[in-house]
Amino acid sequence: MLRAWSADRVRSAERDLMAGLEEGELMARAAQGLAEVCSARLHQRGGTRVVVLAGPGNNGADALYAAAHLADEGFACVAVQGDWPLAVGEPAAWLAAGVPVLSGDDDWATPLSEADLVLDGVLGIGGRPGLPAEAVAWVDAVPPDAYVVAVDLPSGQDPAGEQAQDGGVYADETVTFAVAKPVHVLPATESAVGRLTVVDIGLELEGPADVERLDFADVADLWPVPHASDDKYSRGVLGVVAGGEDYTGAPVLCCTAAVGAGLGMLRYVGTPAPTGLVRAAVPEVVIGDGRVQAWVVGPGLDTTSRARGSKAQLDVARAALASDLPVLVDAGGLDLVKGRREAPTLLTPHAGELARLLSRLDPDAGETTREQVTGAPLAHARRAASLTGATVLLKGATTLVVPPEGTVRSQADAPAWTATAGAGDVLAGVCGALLAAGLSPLDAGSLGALVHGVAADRANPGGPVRALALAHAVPGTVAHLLTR
Ligand SMILES: NC(=O)C1=CN([C@@H]2O[C@H](COP(=O)(O)OP(=O)(O)OC[C@H]3O[C@@H](n4cnc5c(N)ncnc54)[C@H](OP(=O)(O)O)[C@@H]3O)[C@@H](O)[C@H]2O)[C@@H](O)CC1
Ligand SMILES: Nc1ncnc2c1ncn2[C@@H]1O[C@H](COP(=O)(O)OP(=O)(O)O)[C@@H](O)[C@H]1O
Ligand SMILES: [K+]
Repeated sequence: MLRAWSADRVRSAERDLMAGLEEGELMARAAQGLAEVCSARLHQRGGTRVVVLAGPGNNGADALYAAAHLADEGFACVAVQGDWPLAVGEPAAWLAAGVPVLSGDDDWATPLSEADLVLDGVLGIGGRPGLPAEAVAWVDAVPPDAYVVAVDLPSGQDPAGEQAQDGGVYADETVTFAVAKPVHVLPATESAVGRLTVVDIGLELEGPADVERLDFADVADLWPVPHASDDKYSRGVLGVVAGGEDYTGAPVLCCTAAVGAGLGMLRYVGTPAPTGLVRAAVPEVVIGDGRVQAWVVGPGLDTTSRARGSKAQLDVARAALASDLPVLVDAGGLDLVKGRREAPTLLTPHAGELARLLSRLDPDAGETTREQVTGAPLAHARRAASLTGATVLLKGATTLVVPPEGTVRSQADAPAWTATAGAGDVLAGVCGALLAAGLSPLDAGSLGALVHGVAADRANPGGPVRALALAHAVPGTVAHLLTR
């Protein structure tokens, strides 16, 4: 499991550790680790020229100390400084250490245009979202083929990972210290981070993290593997209320994925057309209402339909929501959510669906737009979790899973090819199967998102993936992750 801690938690752990260390020791360790990573990349990529973008705080100091190590190794290093004093050392001292520091009046554009590696030390965890004006010009001038290493985090991005920011650094790699921070794993900012490397500086953090990310090793701990004593009922039966006369594909995708994830049994409740298709495509499915351990309500469900069978189907959907069973609510089913539910509940909206849900459930707060949700995904998911008492899984390149209280999970396992119609129906099936097996909404959502993302990749590594292929890749992916 990857754990991320907020800047405040990191700073307070740092204070405790520093009390027993010589002044500057932590920064020295950070700079040493950073220099080692940069040196390795320069050797791998065959470059020799390094430009440091040096900000006013300790982040700039980390980058300058790392550059001094790189200069010792023989790399050609130059730093650019804005209209601020450096946090550590005067330009003359850095020059003596092999790192000439250029100011805004010097010609910084030429060395930057020739850089093989750019070390972004403009802002770290003390930064507010957005870049100082000088740094905007530097970032614009970074040559496209230079390898950009962000120190601690890509400057200009929100260290808390809460707000998306236009502009700011987009790094090829981010070298952070001790532990990951929310900026590295939350959806508003993760796309700017690139490859994440965590350098050990001897700082340990304890207690619950602010954000967790499941990795492959967690699958074996969490996945519900049947025992010899199990039968199909003890493994968990899932009910799926999905599809309608106009939306016939969603239930096929959802049921294919749920059965493939290893259910004891699946009961499907639909209208005539999708029922026929589910019967044909997923012969394991039992048609009709009955006793289940959890429900999936919503993929392809049109709550306004007057087609034959719709009313009876909606009655089952409403009864599921009124029951004390775990329910996953997706897509059209979200329109049936009226407020708090006490039983375990997992809502799985994408950004547009979350905006619609919030606008309806919290009209006093005014209309919520999709852009507002993508600009501040965590805050909006938290609001929905607190209004409904449910765990909210907000889909996207980085999928957030936000329980009503406690540590948030974030998964980013899927290739961008996964952004394809029907992929969400598959996710609902996988997560629903896990709810039926007794997992909490938090575990079902995050583990389901991980397996879904890996299945998308395995369905056609490096190329396009259709949702049905993703669903068919689920059983093999589970086996792969359990036996690796
Ligand atoms: N803690 C640890 O464990 C370790 C920490 N280490 C390192 O320390 C780094 C944190 O250093 P830091 O606290 O000096 O903050 P940092 O981000 O460099 O700069 C803050 C300065 O920028 C300014 N400023 C802010 N936003 C701005 C904006 N948008 N536009 C313009 N200016 C802005 C702000 O000014 P002000 O708020 O006064 O306006 C202040 O002067 C951390 O990321 C890591 O690299 C490691 O060495 C060892 C272990
Ligand atoms: N850029 C992306 N990279 C990776 N995965 C993505 C990306 N965009 C969307 N996804 C994933 O694709 C799925 C899309 O689901 P959804 O929007 O509900 O589609 P549908 O309703 O058509 O099934 C979700 O699992 C989401 O996390
Ligand atoms: K930085």
